[in-house]
Amino acid sequence: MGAIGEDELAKWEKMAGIGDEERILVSVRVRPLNSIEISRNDPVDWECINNTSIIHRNGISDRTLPLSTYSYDRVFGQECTTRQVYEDAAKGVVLSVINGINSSIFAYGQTSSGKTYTMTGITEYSVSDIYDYIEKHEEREFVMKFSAIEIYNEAVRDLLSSDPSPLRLLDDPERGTIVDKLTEETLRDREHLKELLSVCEAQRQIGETSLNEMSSRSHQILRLTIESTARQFFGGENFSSLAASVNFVDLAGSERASQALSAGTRLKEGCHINRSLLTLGTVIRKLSKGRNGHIPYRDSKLTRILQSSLGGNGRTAIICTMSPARSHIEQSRNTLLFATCAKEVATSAQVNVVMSDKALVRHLQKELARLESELRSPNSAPKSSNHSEAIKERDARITKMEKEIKQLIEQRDLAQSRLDEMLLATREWDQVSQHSTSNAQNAYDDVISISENSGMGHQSQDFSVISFESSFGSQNCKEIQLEQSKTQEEEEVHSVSSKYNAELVHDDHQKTSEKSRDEYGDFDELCKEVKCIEMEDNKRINLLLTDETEFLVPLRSVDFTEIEQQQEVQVRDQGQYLIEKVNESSPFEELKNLKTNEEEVPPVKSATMVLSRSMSCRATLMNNSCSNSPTFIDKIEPSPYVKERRQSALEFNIELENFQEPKSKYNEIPKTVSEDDITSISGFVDGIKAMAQIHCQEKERTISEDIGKKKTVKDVCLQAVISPCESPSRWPIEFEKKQQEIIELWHVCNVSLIHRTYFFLLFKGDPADSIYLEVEQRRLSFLKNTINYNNNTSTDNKQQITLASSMKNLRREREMLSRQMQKRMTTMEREELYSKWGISLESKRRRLQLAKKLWSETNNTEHVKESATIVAKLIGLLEPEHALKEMFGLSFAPQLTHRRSFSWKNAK
Ligand SMILES: Nc1ncnc2c1ncn2[C@@H]1O[C@H](COP(=O)(O)OP(=O)(O)OP(=O)(O)O)[C@@H](O)[C@H]1O
Repeated sequence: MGAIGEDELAKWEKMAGIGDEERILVSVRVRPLNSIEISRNDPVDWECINNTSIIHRNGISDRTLPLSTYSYDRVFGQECTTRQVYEDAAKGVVLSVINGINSSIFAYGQTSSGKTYTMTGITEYSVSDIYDYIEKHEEREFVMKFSAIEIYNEAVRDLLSSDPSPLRLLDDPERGTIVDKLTEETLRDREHLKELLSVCEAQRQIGETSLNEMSSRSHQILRLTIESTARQFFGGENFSSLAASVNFVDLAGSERASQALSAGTRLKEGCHINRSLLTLGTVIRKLSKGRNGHIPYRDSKLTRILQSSLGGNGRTAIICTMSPARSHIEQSRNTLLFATCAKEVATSAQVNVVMSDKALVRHLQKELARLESELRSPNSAPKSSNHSEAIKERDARITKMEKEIKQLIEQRDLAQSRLDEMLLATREWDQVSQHSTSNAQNAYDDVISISENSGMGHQSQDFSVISFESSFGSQNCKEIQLEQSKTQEEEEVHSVSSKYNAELVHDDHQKTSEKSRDEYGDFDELCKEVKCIEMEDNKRINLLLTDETEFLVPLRSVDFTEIEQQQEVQVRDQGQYLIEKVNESSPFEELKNLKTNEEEVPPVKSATMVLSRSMSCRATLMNNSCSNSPTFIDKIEPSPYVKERRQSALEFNIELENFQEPKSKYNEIPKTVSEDDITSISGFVDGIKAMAQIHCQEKERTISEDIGKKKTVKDVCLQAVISPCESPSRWPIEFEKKQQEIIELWHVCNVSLIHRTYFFLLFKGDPADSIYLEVEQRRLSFLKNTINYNNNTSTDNKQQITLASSMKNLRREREMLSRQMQKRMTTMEREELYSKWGISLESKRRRLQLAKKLWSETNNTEHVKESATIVAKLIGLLEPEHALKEMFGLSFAPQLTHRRSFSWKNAK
């Protein structure tokens, strides 16, 4: 037994009543009526007739009640203080932990019945008493550790970590269910513990329900582990310690959806809460009947984690809280029934003694046995030689493939330069095609999708957007897939057989190409702007374009005649042959597989083949090119990709989850944060474009209805946009006003801080930026309405943005930024900021505190500027003004030069 003598242990056991079977200590606390109950004159139906009994006033006449009087270990009326509750219903159980006995205090009850109120007080008093005890017992050395979790929607989360990802539960043969990778802080003093408790409070999921403004939406378990050793033996060779934990369990409140008026997120939370409480109730009910038969601990994470506290070898106290109001009668009865069952559950407390010397010896013995068996194993030696051979073989394959890849990249680059030359040469045909610009199709001159469909695509209005980075080589290429129609066999044969070499191209092909150039005009522009490819067949050609490209929002498809399609494709085929060869080569794939066993390679997107042209918002808003045919647009079913983009436009925060510290892909080339930062640029640009599109469509519909389709969409859109050119002197004031409105809306909608930063740094008052501001403002108003609508609507759609989801995303972003601070700022820089932003250098989680302050003061211009600068630094954005515009080549500004439009059908 080591240093703790038998006598001493016996004394403790006697003191704690060890060895005897004991029951869970069950109390009931009735809170006073709250203001809502008072305001609706809710009568008080419950009365505590003495320290142990409570009756329902109408109980005698109410035959549905199993008992009119309910008795428990202790009952606390409305006038009782939390201190009293602690002293009589928790203290004894809590302090068992000092004697090496595991203990748990639960608060159970309906939502808004006072669980958190009670548990907060009890935790505070417990901590104070434990520390007082420690201070008085200097003869013992105490080590205290603290951990905290919450179970929210059946996911376990570490409340001491900023990482919101769920934790796994593991089954340990000795310790039972344990939470994997849970933070456990060793406590310095009581102040340290208080700090950690406030961190937990801040991190816990809270939401507003109609019954409780600050309803806890999760089960919270705070765990304090105390290990103590007699000082005279501490650090000696053969010492033993007492080690036990006390759990403070604040359960989420049971609720009736109709009473709590739950909807959407609240309803979903309520379902999870009720389900886990139901399991808890079942476990308690079964335990109350003895431990025979199956106890469904594993049916919920809550009961799994608390298994040892429920009917195990620890001590447990349950405090059931309830409202005295008549309106909650049903819930209060349920609470009392739960309490009645809990009273019957027996536990058998045991002292936990850790014999460190023996444990160590056991561990060493085990390790020795393992090593011995490994040495004895006949397979071990050959295994390792096989292994090194396999590594050598793999290395050789990698080297070989790297060589092949190098060659293929050279070939690809050669093909690319040839293609560029060819594209350059086509410019001379521009003029010819300009005659064909004034027809009904001229709205769609920004993006042209190419395909070669013999007929199927003519009537089709399906479309898809393909735009993704090729993942190899040093260039950022946009890869566009083309698929050829089986029905155009001649053309296919031609395209596959013609290697890229202008001199060797077949005469017929040349003729066709020339014809196509004549007919299609600006082929260079066409090629550069191709983004949307729609296909309906199975032969793939990959085309790599190195030009910067835009993120596009396709609006419609345009018909093509068969001959046009054939000619167009033939021109391209010449350049694509080698590229296709390069891209289809398997070594890339193989190398990826070799170098990254688990990392996913982005899938190549393909689409259905329809010859189509699409247009970006630039066209929608600024060019004389919006469709005059609202019905046509209305008919179009957006592809899933487009839907996804629209979603992101409205809910760009969602994409934040993908923000990660740059990770090298299989080619091990490190990326900058901004490349990965999909929230920022693409989210923003897509957001603006999708919103502009939606806006145009809405306007278009309105106009169609109101004035009989006399105005074009473009007219309407432009009308709505402020024009700094008309009143340049007013523009700076107008700009400031708009900017401020946008900043307010960002705040209200919990918009991503990275998005705000990009926008803020990019648009600084240039008159040409007015359109961006206008669109952003409308988009945000739309977002605000969407959030309000979703918040008031019952839905299970996870994709829908609600206030809670946007807040959650923003919180995650702040956590991510706080992590970035460590990586991208020196200690001195951080400390300067802490001082400047009023964060104590001694306080905990200073980085998170700083991140929480970013962009928080919407009316303080200096604060906003500084926030933008900090965020820019954290995400590695050095020169946003230049970088962004160049990156996207975007310009919503009115264009001075006349843009030529294409007419595909009517070209002669
Ligand atoms: N005994 C009490 N005396 C005075 N006020 C109380 C008492 N119990 C609870 N309250 C008040 O009632 C409100 C709801 O309490 P609390 O948040 O603790 O309920 P809850 O049971 O934890 O609810 P939920 O399950 O929704 O989290 C709080 O404003 C709290 O201050």
